[in-house]
Amino acid sequence: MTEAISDVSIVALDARGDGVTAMGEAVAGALPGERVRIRDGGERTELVEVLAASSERATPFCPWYGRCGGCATQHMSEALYRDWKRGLVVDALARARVDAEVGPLIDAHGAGRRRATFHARFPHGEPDEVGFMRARSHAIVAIDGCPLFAPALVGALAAARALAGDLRGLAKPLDIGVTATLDGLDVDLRGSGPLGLAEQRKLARTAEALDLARVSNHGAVVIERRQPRVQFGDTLAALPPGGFLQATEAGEAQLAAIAAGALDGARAAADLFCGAGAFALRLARKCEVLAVDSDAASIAALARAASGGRALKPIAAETRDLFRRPLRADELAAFDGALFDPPRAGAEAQAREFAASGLPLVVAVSCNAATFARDARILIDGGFRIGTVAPVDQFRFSPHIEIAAVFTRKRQRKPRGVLR
Ligand SMILES: C[S@@+](CC[C@H](N)C(=O)[O-])C[C@H]1O[C@@H](n2cnc3c(N)ncnc32)[C@H](O)[C@@H]1O
Repeated sequence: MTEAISDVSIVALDARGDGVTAMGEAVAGALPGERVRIRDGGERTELVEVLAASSERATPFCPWYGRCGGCATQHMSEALYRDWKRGLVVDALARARVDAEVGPLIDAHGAGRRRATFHARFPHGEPDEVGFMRARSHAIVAIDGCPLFAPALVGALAAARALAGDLRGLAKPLDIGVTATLDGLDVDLRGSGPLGLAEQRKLARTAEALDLARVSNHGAVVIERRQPRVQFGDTLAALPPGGFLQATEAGEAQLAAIAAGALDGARAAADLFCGAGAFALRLARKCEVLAVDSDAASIAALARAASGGRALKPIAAETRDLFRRPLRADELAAFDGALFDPPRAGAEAQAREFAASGLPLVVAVSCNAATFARDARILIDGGFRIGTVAPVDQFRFSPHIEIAAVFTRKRQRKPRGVLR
């Protein structure tokens, strides 16, 4: 394929933060209003030079920006970034024909990211590659640090490098998930398959040397030197190996405040897709909670935290696959309100049960604007009114956005039967 060089004008930004030409060609690193020189190599269009820069162009602060795939927008001014990011939610709602007000972008970066997933590869006869993925590629960018990390995550890269070194020679790439907890770094390895005794010993020695709280492999503990705990409101919970945690503490607190505000006055609430209890353990200060998640280890952690928590109302915790067995409309009759925070796929089946139930209040939390909008449409078709949608920015400089919204209606006396 021959490469063509051309000069083009950029007219918009797409959902990844790339500039877009009038012909719909995406150019990473270009901004609306700019004239840029591009190289078109068939599969990918590359920015060669900015010929006339936008006044919204900013200088990236990270030395790996442009190579590392973690950030996509450090070249945007704060104003352009905020507008674009809020716009991701506006556009997704418009596509699903959901008429809702979208509030201003809420900055929830706080002290920074408290978890990260590094990747490691072991090219034959060459040094290990440990870092983040390059944008739109499987190549690894070997970084020395990330300016977005919370102070507690600063040792994570050194830990990832050392643990990857222990498994040098693996044919497959390794994913190294590191979470900063109150008791130190909690590391979960993925991709290696089962480990032999010798490899486990090496990992355990590294955990000792770097004072890591725990190392697990695919959720199975290799060494636990201290139980990694996190604080959900006033309650301490021990995270299960590889368990979910919101990306920033500030993001979690913001989402929890929206949920608690909406559910204030409820006597009983359901927290669906509850993880280890980030919201359930806070809500239980004021109301009884049924907490449901498909991950048995998260449910066990939540139940332990609930039994040790002080001044909490009763929490019932249930392991259940809510995609296959959503909480039914008749089961929802026991609650004054429900909260759901599903993975990126959303919770279509559960949204249909909400719509069919008599429930007067649902709080939706989501990390995917498209599935959020789809599920919002189902709730609205079921008679709910959507409140102001809050875009919560805990993934600063990336195209990811967290969303929260409150849906209300009069309590329905008779469940309506689920529309499928
Ligand atoms: C975005 S996390 C939210 C966790 C929790 N609300 C929090 O903020 O920490 C999504 C949760 O959905 C759970 N999950 C994924 N698929 C599920 C399913 N089919 N049924 C029930 N829970 C599921 C995961 O285990 C995870 O805990």
